[in-house]
Amino acid sequence: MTDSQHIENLTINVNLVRLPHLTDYLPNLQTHTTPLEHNNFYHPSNGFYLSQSDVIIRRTIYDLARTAPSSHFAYHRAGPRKQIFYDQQNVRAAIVTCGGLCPGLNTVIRELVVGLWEQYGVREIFGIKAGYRGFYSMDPVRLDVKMVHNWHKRGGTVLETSRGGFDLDKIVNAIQDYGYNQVYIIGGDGTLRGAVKIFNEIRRRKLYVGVAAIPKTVDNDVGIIDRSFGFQTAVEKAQQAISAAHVEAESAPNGIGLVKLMGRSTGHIALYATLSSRDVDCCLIPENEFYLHGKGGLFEFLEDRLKQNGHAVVVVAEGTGQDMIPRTNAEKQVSDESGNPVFLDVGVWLKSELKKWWDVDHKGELFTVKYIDPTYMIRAVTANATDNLYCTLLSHSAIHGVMAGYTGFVAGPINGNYAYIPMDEIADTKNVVDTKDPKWAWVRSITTQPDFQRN
Ligand SMILES: Nc1ncnc2c1ncn2[C@@H]1O[C@H](COP(=O)(O)OP(=O)(O)OP(=O)(O)O)[C@@H](O)[C@H]1O
Ligand SMILES: O=P(O)(O)OC[C@H]1O[C@](O)(CO)[C@@H](O)[C@@H]1O
Ligand SMILES: [Mg+2]
Repeated sequence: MTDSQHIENLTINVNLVRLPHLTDYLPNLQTHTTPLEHNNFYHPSNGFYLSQSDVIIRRTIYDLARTAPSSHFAYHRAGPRKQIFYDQQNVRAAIVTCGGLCPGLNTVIRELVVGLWEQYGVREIFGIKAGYRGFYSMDPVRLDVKMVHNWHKRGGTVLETSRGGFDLDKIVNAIQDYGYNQVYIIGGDGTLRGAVKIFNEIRRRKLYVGVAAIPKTVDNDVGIIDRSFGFQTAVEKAQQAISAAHVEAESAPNGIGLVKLMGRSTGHIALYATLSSRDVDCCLIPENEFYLHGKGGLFEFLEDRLKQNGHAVVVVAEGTGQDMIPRTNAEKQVSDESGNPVFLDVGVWLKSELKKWWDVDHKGELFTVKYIDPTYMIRAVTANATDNLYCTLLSHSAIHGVMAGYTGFVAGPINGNYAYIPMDEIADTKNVVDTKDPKWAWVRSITTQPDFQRN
């Protein structure tokens, strides 16, 4: 068989990823026709409702000459189902936000409330205060459409958030005691790991409670989905810091503008901010180790750049170079309330190393480093239009899934279409910058920075 015949004759098996459903452990649950049938705003016509057979295929790009795609993974498509497993009169929904802030958090809350209220006629919606701990240690806040009306115009989370405080038994007991039968959890990787435990415990206790998560991470480090909400807004906001660093650097002899951007263990924000700015001379991310001195190092590169242009801009993701920064044993142990390691400030360290280097090699010549740390400014802002729209689609997708009886899932876009992904699968994946990917080569071709691979 020739290569082209081989390609023409290819057949691909689709393996549908199984999604947990309430009927897995409550087989006699009653179904109801969705209230969307009689909604003033929706006029369901052919194709409006989705069924079990509507799927999204995870991978869409293959080189057929190299890897024969013998099987694909497919996920259930997100969207309304005609038969649902809740009676609108009896829904009691809880919404919680956990972890750090991210642009769009309030939009997600607002759209959960508005979607439940307007589309499914739900009137019992509660906000859990201050993250997971709020389930068992604070009174819930009753939410309605009027109250959340303009929340999408506010940064942060009106419900408040926190780290730590995950007590599985207390949380699930509270879910039972307050009578919630739908729980919407908005948070990052840690939150998702907690959500998996909550879902497993709810399943173990055979509770009539649907659990959905909406991945939130300004770092964009959650796997499988295309990107996380708020990420684009953060990248956009980072442009202001980079522009300021550029102006400061340009306006001084041998000026260096240094910008530290968020990214605990991934450099997506730094990478995208660099690609979209074009003012950046060097982008440092945790996925690509770097070094300061010697051939191929940062200082040799900056020396050249200063000779050529008189100035340079360096962007560094906060999780970069942590092993290079001297720290005491006590500092090595420090973690936040969720157990995440607390980083030392790579920007402050780099600024001081730059000054030391210049003083040794160029004593007497003018030199300036302007360090800009917009850390919280890029995540404490209102979501931009694209992220706001994205948050709306995420929230509505989550509601439709829970109403349809699915549970233990995450709603998110895969190749531009919204899907339901089992929570445990997403909690186990991490989206890091692939430095073998053309995008990283693109960064390097724009900045012409070294690859920091010692020969
Ligand atoms: N492995 C885990 N099991 C149970 N709960 C967890 C786990 N990891 C973290 N959590 C809980 O999830 C919540 C949020 O975790 P964390 O502070 O790590 O933020 P995150 O969700 O990862 O968001 P961010 O993107 O801001 O880091 C906290 O209440 C924490 O206690
Ligand atoms: O809000 P905190 O606890 O200072 O956490 C900051 C961390 O949160 C994030 O914004 C999201 O994980 C990281 O980029 C950053 O390291
Ligand atoms: Mg996290």
